[in-house]
Amino acid sequence: MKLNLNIEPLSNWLKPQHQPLVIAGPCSAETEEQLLATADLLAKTGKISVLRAGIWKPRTRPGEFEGIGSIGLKWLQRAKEQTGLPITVEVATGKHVEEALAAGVDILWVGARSTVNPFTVQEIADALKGVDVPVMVKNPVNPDLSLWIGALERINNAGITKLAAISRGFSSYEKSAFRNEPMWELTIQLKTLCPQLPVICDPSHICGNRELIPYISQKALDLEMQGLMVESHIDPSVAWTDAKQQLTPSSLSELIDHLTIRQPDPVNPKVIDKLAELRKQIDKIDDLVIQKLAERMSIVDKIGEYKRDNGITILQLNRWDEIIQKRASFGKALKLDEDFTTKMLELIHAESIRRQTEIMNAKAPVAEK
Ligand SMILES: C=C(O[C@@H]1C=C(C(=O)O)C=C[C@H]1O)C(=O)O
Repeated sequence: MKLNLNIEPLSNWLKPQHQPLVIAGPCSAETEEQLLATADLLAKTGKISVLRAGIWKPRTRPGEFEGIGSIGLKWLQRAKEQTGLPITVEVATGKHVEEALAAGVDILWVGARSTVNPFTVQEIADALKGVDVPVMVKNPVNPDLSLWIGALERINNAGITKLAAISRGFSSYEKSAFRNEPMWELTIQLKTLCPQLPVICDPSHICGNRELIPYISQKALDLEMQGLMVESHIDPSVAWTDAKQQLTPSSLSELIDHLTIRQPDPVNPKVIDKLAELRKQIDKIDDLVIQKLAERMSIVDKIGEYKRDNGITILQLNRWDEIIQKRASFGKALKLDEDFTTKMLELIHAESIRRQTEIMNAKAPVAEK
């Protein structure tokens, strides 16, 4: 997959007040008092760089609070005047874009439920043509990297070069401690495809509860994300939306104080040398692992030919089961995570099956006359 985005560095459009960059504010603007009081306390921490608030809320079922609507833009403007903080809102239609821009909103974001729908994203992109405003694109609800990339491309094709992605977790059927599974590998894939794209983490939507937010925030920073978007409410216990995952401004301030900021690239020559030495060892081992995998696959091929010639099925469940049991417990004894060993073996097995399928189905060579 290729991703060529024409984007500006984050420092061109967002100057963090404090490290790390934190965008914060209530999930929803509920009343003018609630928004202004929250904004005031957040600004007083000196650690918040942008004020967020949802005013148009995509809700799962009708009849739930769907956001205060356009009136919230006036409150946000007042909060901006009062605190000096730039403001950001979620937009989900072309009309939202027009209204937000007319109200002087500094940064727009596209929500996860919009990113899943290319028609919606295109409508937003069309409304952005000829406008110079920063846009942040949340990942789609479902774990589909192409949809996320597609949304970034649509916004970028509209001429928006001040672009960032927001990692907010993905919905999953599996029961988990998280509201939305982080699935970090997808964000890492996006960063690998487009290293210059700033990525911000939204720990509030990943966690769904306050308790896990510090852990996920630290992890996001250690995965080289450029900032955090955290929901904060003056009194989360009475919040109209996302009550369980919002933090008071003072808890957020405390959380920020406890974060460890690590450098992406080492500068100390001693550290550089030590890392280089350890990485050399890893390089050697990786070469051996690949070599051994290739050897294993050539035996798999031989078994495939033998099975073909003797009318035996490719999948051998008993043998496979034995391998999984034995290797997983061997790995465990060597302090490897069982889940990791199992996943790795499953990948290897899938490749064995693929190769043997090719062998089984290869056209038999035409016999010489
Ligand atoms: C290699 C074989 O074929 C398949 C692949 C296996 C493997 O990769 O180890 C194990 C069992 C089979 O499902 C085999 O039958 O031994």
